Amino acid sequence: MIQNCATLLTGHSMKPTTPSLFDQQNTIAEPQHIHPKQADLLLYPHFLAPAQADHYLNQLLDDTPWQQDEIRVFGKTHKIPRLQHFQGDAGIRYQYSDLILNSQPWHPQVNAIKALIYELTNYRFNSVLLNQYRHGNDKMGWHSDDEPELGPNPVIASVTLGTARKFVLKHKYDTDIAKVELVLPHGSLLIMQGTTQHFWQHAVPASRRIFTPRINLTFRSVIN
Ligand SMILES: O=C(O)CCC(=O)C(=O)O
Ligand SMILES: [Fe+2]
Repeated sequence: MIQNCATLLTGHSMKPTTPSLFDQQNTIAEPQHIHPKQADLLLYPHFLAPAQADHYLNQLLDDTPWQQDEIRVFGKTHKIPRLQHFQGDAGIRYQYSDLILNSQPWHPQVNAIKALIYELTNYRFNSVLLNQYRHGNDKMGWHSDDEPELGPNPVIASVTLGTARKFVLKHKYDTDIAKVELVLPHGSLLIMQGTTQHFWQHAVPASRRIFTPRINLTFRSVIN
């Protein structure tokens, strides 16, 4: 059974010119709370107004030194099925699978998005993993963001720019609990918090008939 919390992009006409949420307050509704057993998710479908989200998308597609890193699985080297780039405060190191990522300087627009998240949630982050899914064949497999350097109950703030993709969650241990399937729209913010990473995995599955990119920024606090 799939619990469908799909959120579709709806247009609205506000045109913010400065990066403050106060300029677009009426676009940020209360978040949707999604809290199946042992997970705690908050979804703001309209975190960024469309014009602002378009601006960030275009800038980050162009300016980010995207890399297609390689990981080893069962002794064989594979290119990851997406592009990525890790930014953060100086000297932050983040390791997942067998990849070690050293923080590169914050891009000004990424910093601006970080400030907007702080303005809305009061959460601070010291790094961000940017992922680019170039088309529907790019994807991310099942995982939890539960590396020890993220601390015991990590808060992860995930901003989507560009093509909406499915984001699916499943409980790690209890197969009777329904999967949660979200569609994360352009300009949305999803907060994963509490015990979510202990008990749940998430994934961005491949998707047919998608030929345009999505960027996802997952802000984290890495404790080195
Ligand atoms: O692209 C997404 O929405 C998820 C990215 C993610 O799970 C991660 O970077 O750990
Ligand atoms: Fe993740």
